[in-house]
Amino acid sequence: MSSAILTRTLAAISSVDLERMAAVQARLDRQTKPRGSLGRLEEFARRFVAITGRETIRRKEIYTFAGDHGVAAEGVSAFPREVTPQMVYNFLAGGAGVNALARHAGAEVRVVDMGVDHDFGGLPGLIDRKIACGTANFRSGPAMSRAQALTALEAGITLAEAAVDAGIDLLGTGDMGIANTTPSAAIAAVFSGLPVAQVTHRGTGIDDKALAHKIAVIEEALRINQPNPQDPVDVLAKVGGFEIGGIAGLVLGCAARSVPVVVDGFISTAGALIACELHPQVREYIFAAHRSVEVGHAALLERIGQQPILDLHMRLGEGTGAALAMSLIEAALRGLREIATFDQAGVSRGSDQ
Ligand SMILES: O=C(O)c1ccc[n+]([C@@H]2O[C@H](COP(=O)([O-])O)[C@@H](O)[C@H]2O)c1
Ligand SMILES: Cc1cc2nc[nH]c2cc1C
Repeated sequence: MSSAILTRTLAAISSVDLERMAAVQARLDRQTKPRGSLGRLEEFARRFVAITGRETIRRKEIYTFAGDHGVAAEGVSAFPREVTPQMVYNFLAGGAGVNALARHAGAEVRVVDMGVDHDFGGLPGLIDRKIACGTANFRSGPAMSRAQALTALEAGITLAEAAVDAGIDLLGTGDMGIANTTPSAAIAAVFSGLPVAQVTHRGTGIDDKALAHKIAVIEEALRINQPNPQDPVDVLAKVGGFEIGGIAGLVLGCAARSVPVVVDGFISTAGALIACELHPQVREYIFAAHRSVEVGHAALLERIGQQPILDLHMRLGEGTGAALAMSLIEAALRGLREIATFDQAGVSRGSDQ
């Protein structure tokens, strides 16, 4: 089983332009500041320009992928499953955390139904890519078929392509799905090789007893399904989720079209890791928005090889961290464009120049 869209997308991904990156750093080094004194903002500016060739951002969009999970039946979340469709309505009404923070950042929010267990009946504003009404419970078999996993990846890829064609210069990921920290922890365990207990946490806020049960459910799921870390589509199919596949596809589509993608928290990073495992150069296009409270997030970020931009003790998902991180990437570009050089401003150089 393969996918023509996935194959051509992977073939289009290559390394970012290192000469352009060095040229930006040289310019930053001529600006009126001690060398490197804008810290990681300098990294954001040089990476953004190296990826895109642009120094400004015209439009930004955050894609919030929603899906339900059969494993929710195991009592692994603090909230009931109906919260997933309820929050989709909230996103479309503009009342969720991601809506507020995206307005703050000047980004649009796009909401994608990848597999919510609810009939939205052609709700205006909702992007319908529904694969099924939730995944199967992966405690007793695969979450989805390989064909469904490929369809989820294709949905994300084609959404990224359409966004880039529409002039979006910076994309962000977000997720909504009750119980989706369970598949995300499973993905973290598979690719990191760490024990499940080291990458599994409280999600929406489960107690100690429910956490011990969640760990046992994931351990059993890995034993029964035997996901193959050499085959990322197999991992997505066996222990993933529809929204996680959509996120992975969006990240792949961005990398293939040379557009940076700001990856949100734990669930988004699990999706981004599937993309990175499919092609090693994908990581060069990723900005990791923030470090989530979820303990397994560090293992995912380490494998991707990107440092989080923010560490605000957030654990909401939706794309909230991505919205905030976008503001800092924009600030970095403003610095690149607007800070005068030593020559322009007539400021004396120091011994570091
Ligand atoms: O993004 C994160 O790091 C994050 C961490 C914990 C929970 N969440 C959100 O909470 C939901 C999943 O939590 P749970 O407990 O139902 O697995 C889902 O809708 C996520 O967006 C998100
Ligand atoms: C209310 C609520 C909002 C969310 N947003 C993302 N995940 C969520 C989980 C819950 C429970």
